[in-house]
Amino acid sequence: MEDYFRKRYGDILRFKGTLGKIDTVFTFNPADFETVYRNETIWPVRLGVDSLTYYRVNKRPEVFHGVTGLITSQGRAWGDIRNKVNPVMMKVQNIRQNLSAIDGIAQEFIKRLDSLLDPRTGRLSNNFSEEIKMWAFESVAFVALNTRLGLMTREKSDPMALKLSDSLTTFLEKSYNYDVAPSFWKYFETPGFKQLIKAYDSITEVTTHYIEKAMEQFDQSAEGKSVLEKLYRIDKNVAVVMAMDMLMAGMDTTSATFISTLYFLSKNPEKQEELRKELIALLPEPNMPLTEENTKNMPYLRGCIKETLRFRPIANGNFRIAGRDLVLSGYRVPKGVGVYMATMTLSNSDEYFERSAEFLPERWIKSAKATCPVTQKHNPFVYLPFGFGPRTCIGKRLAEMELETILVRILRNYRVSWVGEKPLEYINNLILQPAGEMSFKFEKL
Ligand code: HEM
Repeated sequence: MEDYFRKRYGDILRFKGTLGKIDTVFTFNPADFETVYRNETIWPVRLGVDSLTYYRVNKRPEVFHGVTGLITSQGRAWGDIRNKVNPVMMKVQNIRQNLSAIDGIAQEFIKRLDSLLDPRTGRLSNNFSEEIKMWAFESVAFVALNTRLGLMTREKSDPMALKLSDSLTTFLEKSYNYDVAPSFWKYFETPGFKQLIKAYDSITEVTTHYIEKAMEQFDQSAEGKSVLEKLYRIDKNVAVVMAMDMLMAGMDTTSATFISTLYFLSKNPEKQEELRKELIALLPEPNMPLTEENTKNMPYLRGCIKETLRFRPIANGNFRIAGRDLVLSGYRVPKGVGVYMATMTLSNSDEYFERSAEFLPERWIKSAKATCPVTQKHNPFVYLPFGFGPRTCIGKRLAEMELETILVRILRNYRVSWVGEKPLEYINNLILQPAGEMSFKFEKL
């Protein structure tokens, strides 16, 4: 769609807002991206999830006490939460302390995969993207709720956990219709909107239940303090809403990126073999644990994830509402107008990335300069898969750790290929998500 707009209208165009939506400028010019980010105020505004704000403020004030969370709040209210959350979530050590638990979840995933694979065909009888969502959910929930939900052994898992993951999926499917597309819900509640509210209710109830259970363990815990406990000691209301936001933002984003990475490695077997060399040197025995020490040096793996996020980031672009009057591509854009920065079109174009249609993890590796002439030659504003500035993704470090861990475990255990006739398909709801047949074939090494 964006390619079409660019071809037809050029590098900048304006959409008139309808049904209460603001006017939005689409830009394909990285100089504009830089102008937008460099002119951000201390409280950058990204389009919120209005239905969620409405729910938290109007429907459940007794739970949220006016704290509407990072995803939805704006201005000073957002700044207050972010200031409390940053020292906990942006500190590498606080996230890395979960490495062995996250690795344990990845190893359980491998056991589950082993049990689900047909040994004759190497194919999975279950829906692979569903399985991967459960892995991502279990991993992010461990950090958000300081709880193991037991989803890797589905038969034994808590029914409340399954209910929570269903409600999160409903949120992702429905929210696009009410928060991005034009909708009448602000005038009257449609049946679909009521289902969304029901999903919010269930997310709130189940998450609160897990947080209360985790709180009972706080003082007796012999382990170092968890992210949840640290946040809780700073501000109870912020801890509750942050746990929910982590679940809402941390499941489909990570699972989508994982599936895309596995797809590109399956379609590029020589790159997969190159990666495997790194992984075998890292773990001479496949079941050796991952540690702070042995995960320090994984340049090729990191290159593969970066290259995937260049090809298929989780969103086609980044968004801001102009916090000041701006001049973009020579046009005046007043404060309050939406600006959509169409990064994916550019990161997939030869104008900004040489040989852009090729999967070249080497382009991200400094030491590969001799063998890969396209190394790191790009405009930094074209490639921002986790966003930019004070409002950047708060889960970046966790997402990277999860992705690295599961990719090590899968590719150290299996050779993976794509046996589908068609390429991997995507749907675009709140994020860009792999969809359709997951035609992976797994051969045990
Ligand atoms: C590969 C995985 C992920 C990608 C590519 C990703 C990407 C993004 C992007 C592009 C943004 C918007 C940043 C901006 O506007 O500048 C964002 C925001 C956010 N992400 Fe992530 N994300 C990922 C995983 C996660 C995880 C695992 C969590 C949970 C801890 C998370 C939590 C959030 C939150 C809470 C925000 C809103 C931050 C704010 O407005 O202050 N994300 N993410």
